[in-house]
Amino acid sequence: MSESVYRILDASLNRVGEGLRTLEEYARFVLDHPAHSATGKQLRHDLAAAAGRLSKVRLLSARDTTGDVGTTIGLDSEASRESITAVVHAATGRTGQSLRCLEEYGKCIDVDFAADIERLRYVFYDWSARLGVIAESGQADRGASRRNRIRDARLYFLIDAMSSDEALVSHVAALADAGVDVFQLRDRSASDRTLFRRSLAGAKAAGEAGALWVVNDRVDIAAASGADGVHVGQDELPIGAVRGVVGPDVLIGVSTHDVDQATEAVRGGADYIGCGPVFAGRTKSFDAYVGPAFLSDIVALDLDIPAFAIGGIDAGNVRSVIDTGCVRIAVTGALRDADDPVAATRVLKATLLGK
Ligand SMILES: Cc1ncc(COP(=O)(O)OP(=O)(O)O)c(N)n1
Ligand SMILES: Cc1nc(C(=O)O)sc1CCOP(=O)(O)O
Ligand SMILES: [Mg+2]
Repeated sequence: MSESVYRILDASLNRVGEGLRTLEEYARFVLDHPAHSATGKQLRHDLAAAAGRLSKVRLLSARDTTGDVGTTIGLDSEASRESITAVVHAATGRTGQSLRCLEEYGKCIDVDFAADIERLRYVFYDWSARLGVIAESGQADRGASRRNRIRDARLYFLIDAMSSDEALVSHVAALADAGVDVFQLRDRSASDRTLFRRSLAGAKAAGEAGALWVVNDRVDIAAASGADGVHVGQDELPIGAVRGVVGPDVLIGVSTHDVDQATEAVRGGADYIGCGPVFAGRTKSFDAYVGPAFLSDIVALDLDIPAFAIGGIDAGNVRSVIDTGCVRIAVTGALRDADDPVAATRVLKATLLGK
C-alpha cells in the first residue's frame, strides 16, 4: 500500500509545484503584483518544507512515469487555453485538487505532513481566489499598466486643489507635458466636494497626458473619482484596509521614514513608497530629517517596488539624492513656488534622467 501512496504523493507534489509556479508567474509578470508574487513564492517554500518531512528516496523510487496510465489520457480541453484567465483557472483547479490529494493520502504516511498541507491549502484558496477575481474582472491590464507606469516614473508632484477645475486641468496638462509623471492631490483645506470635483477633473487631465493621478489620504475620494492611486501615511488606514476599499488595480503608496517601515510596506502589498523627509522644506515641518543616508539604505534593500525620495528636494540638492542611487523624487515646493513651474519641471526631469 505505501508504495502506491508514495507514488500518489510524488505525482501530487509535482503537480502542486507546477501549479503554484504557473500562478506565481501570473502574479509576477501579468499583474506586476509584488505581494501576490511573494505569496506564491512563500507557498512554494512551504510546500518544499512540508515535503521535507517525507522520505525523498521513497518518493523517487515510487516514481514510475512510463508505467503511469494517466500520462496518456489527455482531454481536448487541455490541448489549448483560450486566454490567460483560462490558464489561471486551470492551474487553480489542478493545484487545489492535488493539495487535497496530498492531504488525504499524506495522512497514511505522516500526520504532520498532512497538517502542513492543510494549512497551505487554506492560504492557497485565499490567494488563488484573489488572483481569480482579478483575472475574471478583466482588471489585470489596468492594474499592471499602472504598476508599470509608477515603476517608470521619476518625477512626482504633490499639487493642491488650486482655484478652479479649469486652473487645475491646465496646470496638470502643462506640467505633465514638461515631465511630471505622477500627480498627487494633497490639500488639507479644501472641502470634500471640492476635492472630489478636482480629483475627477485631475484624473482625466493626467490620464489624457499619460500621467498618473493619486489622491492623498482620502481613500474614499480616490475610489469615488477613479484615481490611479491613493497615498497613505503611517497614521492612516493600513494597506489591507485600503485595498479592501479600492480593489486590486488601484495603486497604494505608503510614506516611510525608516527601513522597518519600508520593508513592512512592501510585505503589506504597497505599490510604491515615499521615503523622507530627506531635507527641510517649506511645505511641512518635521522634528527630524532622514537625509540622503536613509535613501542609500533603501537602495541597498533592492526593494521590489519603486521608492520616491521626498522632503525639501529641489534643483539645488537633487544631485545628492541621485548620488545615493535613488532616481525618483516627489516634490511640492520645488514646482509650486517656482517662478516658471514648467521650466523647473524640465530641469528636474532632465537631471533625474541624467541629461
Ligand atoms: C509620495 C509621498 N510620500 C510621502 C507623503 C507623506 O504622507 P503622510 O506621511 O501621510 O503625510 P501627509 O502628506 O498626509 O501630510 C506623501 N503625501 N506623498
Ligand atoms: C508632505 C510631505 N511628506 C513628507 C514625508 O517625508 O513624509 S515630506 C513632505 C513635504 C513635501 O513637500 P516639499 O517638496 O515642498 O518639501
Ligand atoms: Mg497622509
